[in-house]
Amino acid sequence: MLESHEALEFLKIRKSVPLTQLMAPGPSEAQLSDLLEIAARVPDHGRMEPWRFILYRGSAVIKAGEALAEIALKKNGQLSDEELEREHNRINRAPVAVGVVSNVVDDSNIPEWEQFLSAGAAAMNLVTATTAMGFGANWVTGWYSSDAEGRKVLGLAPHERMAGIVHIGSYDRAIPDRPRPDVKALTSEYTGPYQAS
Ligand SMILES: Cc1cc2nc3c(=O)[nH]c(=O)nc-3n(C[C@H](O)[C@H](O)[C@H](O)COP(=O)(O)O)c2cc1C
Repeated sequence: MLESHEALEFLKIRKSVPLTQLMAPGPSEAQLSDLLEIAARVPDHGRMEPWRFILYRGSAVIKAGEALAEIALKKNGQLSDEELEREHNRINRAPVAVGVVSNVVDDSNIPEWEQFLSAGAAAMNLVTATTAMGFGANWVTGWYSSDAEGRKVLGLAPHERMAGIVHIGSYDRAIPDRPRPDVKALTSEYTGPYQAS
């Protein structure tokens, strides 16, 4: 039987680390490779593998920021220095960022919706595994994910969507938790099919 009480205790308290708290060092190559293996270990109806990963790090991240700033400037007409700086650093928030790209296989009988969900599962596995490894993770999309030019700059094909970019780094302070859902209020007991009276 595959059972881990330690994993359960960990999952009860797992939380993201704010982007502003992420710093070097990031995971080693071996650690990153483990993280991606775990990210890919997700339910995937029909074994479509409807996702892929893009690593954003090093000088390429600076170039991505410049290109995103250009698009943002074009869209907004003008940006303050602070806003421009934010665009330049959009992807440059942590030692490494992993793009989890939803890559739906069109000519399959697996619903598109289910293929999107599998990409979300991969992103969540990556967040969970990263946290379990002792790093901080934060899953963001940002305006560029809803923008065709932004997606292109980040290396996505026209039919692909960004399930999210998971930023990964170390952190050096306790992270306060956020309010958590009232799960009881979100849960109901099914009482049988609706009967018209
Ligand atoms: C698909 C998706 C996209 C997100 N995009 C953003 C984003 O662009 N900006 C942001 O501040 N948070 C975004 N978030 C939320 C962050 O991941 C947030 O830190 C997270 O909800 C914290 O929850 P946790 O502590 O349970 O991990 C996104 C979450 C999801 C699931």
